[in-house]
Formats: sequence, C-alpha cells, structure tokens
Amino acid sequence: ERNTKSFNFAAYHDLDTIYSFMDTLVASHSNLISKVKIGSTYENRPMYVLKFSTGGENKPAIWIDAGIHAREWVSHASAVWIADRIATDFKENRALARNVLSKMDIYLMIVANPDGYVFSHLTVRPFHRLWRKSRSVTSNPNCPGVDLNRNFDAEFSGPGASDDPCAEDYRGPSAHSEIEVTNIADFILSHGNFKSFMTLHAYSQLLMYPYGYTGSNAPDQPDLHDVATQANKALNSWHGTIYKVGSIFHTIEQASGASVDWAYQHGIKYCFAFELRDTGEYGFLLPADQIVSTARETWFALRYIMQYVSDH
Ligand SMILES: O=C(CO)C[C@@H](Cc1ccccc1)C(=O)O
Ligand SMILES: [Zn+2]
Repeated sequence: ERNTKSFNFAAYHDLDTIYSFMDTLVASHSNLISKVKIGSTYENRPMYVLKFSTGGENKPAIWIDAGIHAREWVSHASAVWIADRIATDFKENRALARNVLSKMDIYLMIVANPDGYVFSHLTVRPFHRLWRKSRSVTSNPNCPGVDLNRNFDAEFSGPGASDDPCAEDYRGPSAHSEIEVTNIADFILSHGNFKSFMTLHAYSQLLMYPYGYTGSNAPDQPDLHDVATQANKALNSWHGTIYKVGSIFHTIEQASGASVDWAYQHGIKYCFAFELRDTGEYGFLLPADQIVSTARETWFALRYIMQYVSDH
C-alpha cells in the first residue's frame, strides 16, 4: 500500500509484515526516513535500522531498539507505532521535528532479534510464543539460543547472567559472540556520535538507567534519575500508567553483559531501558487492544528524553 494509513497498529504482526511496514513508511517519507541494513542474523535474516534524518553528516544521534527479547511483542509493536508517529509529527512540523530532528538523527531498530521473533511466531510445533533468546547453536544441542542482553562486553560473565546454555539468561561463550550483538555494537561504534541509547523491553512498567551489573551509582546517576523521573511524568500523564524509576540493578535485577551498560561504558550518557506494560496480569501475552495506548505513553517519555538530550 502507498502509505501506512491502512496499517493495523492495534495488532501484533509477524516479521515479514513489520519489514514491509518499514518499506511502506520509508517510501511515503523518503525525505526523512531511510532503511539501513546493519548486518544479518545467525539464520541469515537482515537486521534493519530506520534512520530519521533531515540531512547533514554524522549528526549527534539517538538510538532506540525494541525486541531484543523475542517474546516481548509489545516492544516491537510499540516501536512500529512510534516509527509512524515520528514520521507524522515531522510531516505536521510539530515540536519534535523543529527541535530534535533539526539537530539530531534518530535510529530506530524495531526488531533487534529477528530469528527469535520468527521462532516466537511459529504456529506449528515446536511453537514457542515465550521464546526469549536468539536461535544460535550452543554447546548443548538441546538448548539453542543466547540472551543477547547478556552478550555485550560490559562486565561480561559477571554475576547476573548464566553460563548454562539452557538458562534463559545464558550469556553465550564470549562477549559479542553473537552476530546480532556485533552488528549493533559495531554500528554504534563506527557511527561514533550517539548521545542516547534506549531499549524497549516488556513487561513490569519500569523506566531504568545504568548500571545493571552493579548496585553502585553510575557517575551520571543524579542526572539520569532526574531525566527518567520527568520522562515518567510525561508517560503517566496520558493514561495514568504507573512506572517505577531507578537503576536496573535496584529496580529489576542484577544483569551483566547488558546493552545499556555497554552503551554507557562507551561514553553514551543518556542510556535508558524501558519495561513496558503490564505488571503481570497478562505479562508477555499483553492483549493487542493495549498496544496503541502502551505505545502512546511510551512515546511521550521517549519524546521528553529526546528533547532533553537535544537541549543539553
Ligand atoms: O528482559 C527482561 C524482561 O523484560 C528484563 C530485562 C532487564 C534488563 C533490562 C536492561 C538491561 C539489563 C536488564 C533483562 O533481563 O534483560
Ligand atoms: Zn527483555
């Protein structure tokens, strides 16, 4: 279709449908959006980032990814809605366009773990709607897959990850052993001008910042806490959804090898991780009729953070 007006944002879609949505969005906003292939997955699927740019060379940039964990479907669905919202706000010359996009580029990765996402959509045996990890072969033939959010070179193999391939938080044999992780890390390092790194997960309703690997405060903890608190106010103002704010370690759990800690340790100050709806009533199986309201409230938190980053 010519544009995304007929796209059903209030439904979960498979990988092919998300990828064709991306192409439609790029085609109908070619002055702003381009699709960048940053590499391929273990099973040789392309990994795409949507680049939102008003031009210029290597402008300071903001990274947002979703779906590093396959089963967290509301994160991919929210990223789809957010991609369309950025395009619409720009087209209608709203604040975001004039402020953020005049000074910065936005890179949005809707599906950070394509192989896992496809596997979680299988409707025949061995269907695995609750699959979390990648789909790479491990040392245990019965237990494929690495937790990509434990494979980054940030206190890799420290407490908060497992060396058991059958564990949900299996970190992999070595830091950046997973091609999906090297694709993301290499892209960010070669770009070299990211000011913010944000990652969408589900569920628990949390807005978090580094560190995950330790309970010690990050050097920028006061700033990060303030920004997260204000962003949370923006989020809450739409549908009254209550999030908790804090460091990953103190809010959800100790986690080593996480993307957010890696980005922060590589000089990106404004690093945040979102745990979207809900708090356990439906969990990973959040009904599709909550996608749009989840995406909208998340958008207002992200927009606040992007505005803040572009002003500081
Ligand atoms: O997937 C999770 C369920 O969404 C929780 C996340 C919590 C987390 C998020 C960001 C960085 C480190 C840990 C995880 O274990 O990686
Ligand atoms: Zn997750």
